[in-house]
Amino acid sequence: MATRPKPAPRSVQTPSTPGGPLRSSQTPNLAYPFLADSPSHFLAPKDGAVKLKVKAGISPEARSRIGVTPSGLRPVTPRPIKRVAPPVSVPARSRLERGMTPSGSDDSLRAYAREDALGESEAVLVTVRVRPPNPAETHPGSQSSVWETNEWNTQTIKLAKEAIGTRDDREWTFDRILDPMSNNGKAYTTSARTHIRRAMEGYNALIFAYGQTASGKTHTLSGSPSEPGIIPLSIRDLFAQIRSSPDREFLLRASYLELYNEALLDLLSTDGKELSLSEGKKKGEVIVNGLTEIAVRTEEDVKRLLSVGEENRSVGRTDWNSRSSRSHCVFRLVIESRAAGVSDVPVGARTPGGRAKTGGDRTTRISTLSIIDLAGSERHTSSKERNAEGKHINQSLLTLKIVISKLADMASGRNISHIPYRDSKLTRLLQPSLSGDALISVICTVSPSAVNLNESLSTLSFAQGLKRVLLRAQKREVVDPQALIQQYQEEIAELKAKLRDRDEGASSVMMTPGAGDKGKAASGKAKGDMERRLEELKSLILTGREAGERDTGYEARPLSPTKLEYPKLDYDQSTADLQESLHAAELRIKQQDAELKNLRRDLEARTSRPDERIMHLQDQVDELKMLEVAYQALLLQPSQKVKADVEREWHDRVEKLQEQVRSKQIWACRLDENVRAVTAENKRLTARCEDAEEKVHLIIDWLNTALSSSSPPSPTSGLATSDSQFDIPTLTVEAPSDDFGSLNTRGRIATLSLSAKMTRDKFSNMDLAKLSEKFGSLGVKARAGKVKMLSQESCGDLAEQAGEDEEY
Ligand SMILES: Nc1ncnc2c1ncn2[C@@H]1O[C@H](COP(=O)(O)OP(=O)(O)OP(=O)(O)O)[C@@H](O)[C@H]1O
Repeated sequence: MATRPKPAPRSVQTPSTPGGPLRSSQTPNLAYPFLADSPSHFLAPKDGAVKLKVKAGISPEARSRIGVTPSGLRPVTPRPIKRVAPPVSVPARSRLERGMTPSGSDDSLRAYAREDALGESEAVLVTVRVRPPNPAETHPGSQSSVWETNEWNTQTIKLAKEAIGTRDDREWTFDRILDPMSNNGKAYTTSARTHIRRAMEGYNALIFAYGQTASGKTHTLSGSPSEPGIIPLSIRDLFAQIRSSPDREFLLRASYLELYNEALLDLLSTDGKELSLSEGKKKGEVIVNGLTEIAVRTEEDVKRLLSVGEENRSVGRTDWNSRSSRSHCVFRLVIESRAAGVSDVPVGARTPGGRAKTGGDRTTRISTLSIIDLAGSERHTSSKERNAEGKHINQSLLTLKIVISKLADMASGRNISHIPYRDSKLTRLLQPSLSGDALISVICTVSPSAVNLNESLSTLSFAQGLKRVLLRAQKREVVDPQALIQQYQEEIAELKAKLRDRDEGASSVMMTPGAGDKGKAASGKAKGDMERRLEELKSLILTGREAGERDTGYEARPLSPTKLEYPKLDYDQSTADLQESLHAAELRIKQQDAELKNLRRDLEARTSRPDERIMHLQDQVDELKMLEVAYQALLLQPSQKVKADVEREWHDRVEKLQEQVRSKQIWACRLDENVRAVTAENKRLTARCEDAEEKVHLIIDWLNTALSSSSPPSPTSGLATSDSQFDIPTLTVEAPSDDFGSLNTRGRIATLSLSAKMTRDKFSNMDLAKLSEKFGSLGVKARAGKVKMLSQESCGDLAEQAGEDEEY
């Protein structure tokens, strides 16, 4: 382990005090000498045994809730079980309802309201802080930071192109970006103040820093004496809030633990024992068994407690950080508060009329504020021990990343069946908060150096995941008999009543003749015990006025001139460390100079005549109103673009239709021409048909003549005859060859003949009506320039003849 001291032998005795659950002790605390200054701040047994743990006064139920083991405790006087009202869950109040009114200028008021609003959202508040470059990262002529932040928009960050010639122009947006010039005070107001105040109102709050090693987590959370970080500033603010709440009483208990190589260690205990985790009674509740909790009454108490913890913390030199945190470190403060004055009414007290005395608002607000300095993710180092530590650190951070990404997916509606909280002790410890029971603020720290670009990008992607996680933190106001503040107040009321009774009875004891010296002495001692106990309990409960009186460390007192002139020199510090401190101080001076300049500029820019400014603003408002009216009117009309689109669409359609019409017209013209040509052809053919018809009539005449005449037809008719048999003469019809169509192109004369021979008798006896039976339908055959009338059978025969024959 790095610089964790060996456990010092310390005897913690188990006291057996019959006089009640809690006893004060004037014995100086040996393990923590600082406690000697204010012994009554811490609960210790009456018999003088070293006792730091506040758990001595907590009932078993309360112990399980706040995570204190019962081992080594005094027996707890059983108290009557009271009815426990269900927790009163109060939804987050709106910004306007909140009673915290800032003072100062308009600008500061706006900034305050914005900062306050950030913490109100149900999402995680994510701040990214860029560390200033250290001497090793500052090269003459080169850009000092790879990150570009925007002076006017404090929520975006992107890579500076000129710094590394990147083409990655992504812009990341978070709740707040703190540039290298910003100090811890700014970090506190933007990332923690709202959460501290909400914690005092009864909300659980978790603040943690995440980032690569040496990126500035510890600087942001713990800071240095000259520039206190978020933890000391939170404590200061918290006590200031107590001072300004005279109507409430508070009880604060602090603990400090670290997670080193997956082992949980109590930083306020030197026994070096590993703490264990267990499930609480409530679903998702996780308890750290055996954790020391110390009641704190002043800012100084917390500071001392933190410095004891810091001494015990595991830190070591790495290749990148001379004092690197080798563990995850958790500072926890349990805040209980109640309306002031209810303690004066004992439980079960009744009015003279027999009615129960209520004593006002009996609810207790209980919340836990946790501030965690995570160890930084890191690459392989030159030291074996550091590598082993680094493995554990990286593993637990990886689990945290996975858990966050699953929670983010769940928040965006994806069905996630399992979240691996149990894969590391860190996530197990954070489980109640991460599963939505706390308001969370995360400060993601990044290095300005190009060398660390990949780690910085990974930090930003973690931060983006965080932004998607949803929280459902609720104010916890309960009537809880186990609340420590309630137990104390009731005990105060009981002690007061007993002392009153005793005072009333004392005079009668004095008067009793049998009362001896021994009895009087015992009675006096018991009274003294009760008075001391009463004082101790009263001192643990803080009220506004008392906190102001007690908190000596609140306002930094001016140093004595001697101390101012001769600051203490630490010769053990290395030259490199001193140079680093010097550089940091120089940077701070530069930064303050710049801030001063900005403030001066702002001041000068501010007009000295407010009326003029109001008028100017009024003009702007009028102009904006006019613009709004014009916009509204424009909104009612279809936009120019929509109009142009519709016109273009219709124009295209019309053109298409016109094109179709044109092609139809061309088609119609051609059709017209064709019709005309066909009509002409038709006419021509009709004329021909008429001519052909005439010739057919001639043939029919011939046939009639042949059939009716007893003599063969006269040769004048152009029909050839035969004697013996009455052959049907050949009928020759002279006609232009084209009368019978295009086939008759080769002969000038067409000849019609009937190829069948028959006697006249036979022919004349033939029933004309049966002519078609004999010849079938007549066809016309052109052959070798002659046209013949043929029966169908002969048509078939002839069809097999020379190819020049054609039928129509
Ligand atoms: N914003 C800052 N202004 C000035 N100096 C800073 C700032 N942030 C970090 N530093 C300096 O950088 C060094 C490393 O910072 P720090 O120890 O806080 O890093 P870390 O992230 O906690 O590292 P690790 O994870 O290794 O513990 C310290 O010397 C610290 O003073």
